[in-house]
Amino acid sequence: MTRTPVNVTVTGAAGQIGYALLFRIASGHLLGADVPVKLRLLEIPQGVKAAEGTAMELDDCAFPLLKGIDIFDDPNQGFEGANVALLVGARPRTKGMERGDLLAANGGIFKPQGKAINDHAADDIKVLVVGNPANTNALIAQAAAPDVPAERFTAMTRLDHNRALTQLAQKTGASVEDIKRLTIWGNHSATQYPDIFQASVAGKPAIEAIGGDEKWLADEFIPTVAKRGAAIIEARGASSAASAANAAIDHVHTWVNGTAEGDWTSMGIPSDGSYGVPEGLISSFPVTTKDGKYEIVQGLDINEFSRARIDASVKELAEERDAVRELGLI
Ligand SMILES: NC(=O)c1ccc[n+]([C@@H]2O[C@H](COP(=O)([O-])OP(=O)(O)OC[C@H]3O[C@@H](n4cnc5c(N)ncnc54)[C@H](O)[C@@H]3O)[C@@H](O)[C@H]2O)c1
Ligand SMILES: O=C(O)C[C@H](O)C(=O)O
Repeated sequence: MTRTPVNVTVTGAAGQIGYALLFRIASGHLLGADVPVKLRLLEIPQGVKAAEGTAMELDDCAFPLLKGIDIFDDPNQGFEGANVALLVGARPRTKGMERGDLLAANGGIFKPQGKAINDHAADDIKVLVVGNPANTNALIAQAAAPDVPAERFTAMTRLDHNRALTQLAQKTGASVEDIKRLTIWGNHSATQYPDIFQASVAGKPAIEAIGGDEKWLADEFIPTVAKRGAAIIEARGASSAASAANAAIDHVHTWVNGTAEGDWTSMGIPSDGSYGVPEGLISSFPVTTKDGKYEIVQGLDINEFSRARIDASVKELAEERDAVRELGLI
């Protein structure tokens, strides 16, 4: 049976993450090796020519699963019939810009995009926001889409999750696939909390696997993961791109195809009030996924060390929410 192609809209398609992302979507890594896709690339007018160049290269790959590429500079057209939307394009922070300025600038992008998703996307739309500040941009888009179930709007903390896996694997000498049940809580920012207290390394509690070294945990592991974005910018002179694209692929693939038995992942999702995170904030949680739906892992024992750090990141999310509310963006 021939499958109907899945429409995947990617915003910021001509940017550096877009360039690392599109070829992997087209080759089947996002949805599966048997799922045909049609790409809908959304750019600002100045980005359209570069997106056309990328589309030429996509054509030149002759990907069997790629059934079409269309390029738009109008969100209403870009999200028409979209089943999956990857919101990558965002206004980067420039010199002298305060967080409030950044939130206002991005509100001008994510509010109209949320409305366009509301009015034009397919009924089964799933949205991943990558553009920073990802959690609050997702909140803005979601607030502008009242007819779409709120849980379809998610923000990317999978890059942080993957970063934490590797840091813990390198510390313990294990392989990343030996590590289970690691969690990123809160905001995709330097306040995020990578939590290893529930995690295991090759079947052993992670805290034992690091020899109970809470100093390493507090002074090395947590800051290394939380500030990795800045470290990449410092080293590369540009923000992470291939690893961010890889995490976006992982996020959607896991959402659609499910988490492994006995494991979970981290996703920024609208809070239902679990773990004391105010309802509606888009915060990172431990989640399991099955049949295209996710659920927050319940009943975890949160110790004092973790509680203080989760609360600090959630406080920042609440401040960002209040700032965009004041700006009339939600
Ligand atoms: N959540 C994460 O883990 C994570 C990781 C890395 C980067 N990011 C963020 O992802 C975003 C993109 O990063 P990048 O390196 O690809 O940036 P980039 O500057 O290379 O590309 C951004 C692209 O978005 C386009 N764009 C801007 N406004 C748009 C709009 N309204 N509609 C459509 N396209 C628009 C620009 O023309 C540009 O081509 C940034 O905000 C970055 O901070 C997030
Ligand atoms: O940290 C940044 O500004 C870029 C990105 O969000 C990252 O985590 O690499």
